Amino acid sequence: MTDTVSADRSEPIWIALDFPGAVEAEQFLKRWPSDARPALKVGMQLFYAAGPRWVSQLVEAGYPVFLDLKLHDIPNTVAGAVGSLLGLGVRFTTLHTAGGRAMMEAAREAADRVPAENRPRLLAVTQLTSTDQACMNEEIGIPGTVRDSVIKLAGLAYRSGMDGVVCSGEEAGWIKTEVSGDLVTMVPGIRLKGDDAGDQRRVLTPQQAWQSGADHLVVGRSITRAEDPYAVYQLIREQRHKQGREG
Ligand SMILES: O=c1ccn([C@@H]2O[C@H](COP(=O)(O)O)[C@@H](O)[C@H]2O)c(=O)[nH]1
Repeated sequence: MTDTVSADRSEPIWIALDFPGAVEAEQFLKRWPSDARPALKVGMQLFYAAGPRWVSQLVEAGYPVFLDLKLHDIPNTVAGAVGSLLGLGVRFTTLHTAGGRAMMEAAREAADRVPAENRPRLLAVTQLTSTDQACMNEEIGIPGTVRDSVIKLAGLAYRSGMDGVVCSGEEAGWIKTEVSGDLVTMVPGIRLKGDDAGDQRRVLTPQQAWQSGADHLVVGRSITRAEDPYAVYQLIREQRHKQGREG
């Protein structure tokens, strides 16, 4: 089901570029050393404002790009959306497990139309890291624990041909042992000690997330709103090296 490219864990930190537009995102990137090409996550806010051409330009400039659009629609529509993204050169893109097996399989079939080495890796969102137990049970109406729901959805994602999942650091290790070590775990909800959690509910520090089994971390505001974003990024990288991990 997985292949060697999908297991690529060489970019351990993806910076969430949650900016209102290309101008603000470029201002942020200009503050980095000129040869730095950190891995970047472009989400809905920036994509809707800046568009696909701008994403291609980021890729052409040498940035590894993760396009986080969290697709969730009928299978035909999601397959079409994945088809439209194939030319952008992004490494990862996302869709919701809640769309079900047929939707995820259609997405994978669409992605497989390009050679394996160019195919964006598909990550399925399990339970958003802004969701806590009460929200899941009482508002969304899913019974049981968040942990069990995430494991169940990760299993569905695996059987539907997904390369990985988006989950919180709390569940990354369980997914590795209870679903498959082959599933890539992309973990948002990351905060440095003392940082405000904001709207996030299932939050870990970078060290905790890596210890738990995260392959990649998504870090947004802890870096983008820092006085010295590059210094914070370097600090997180150093913490990873101290844990004896590559990348
Ligand atoms: O479950 C999820 C899925 C995606 N995200 C995205 O990650 C970043 C996190 O930003 P922070 O500023 O570090 O909180 C953001 O772009 C989300 O859309 C997530 O947080 N949780």
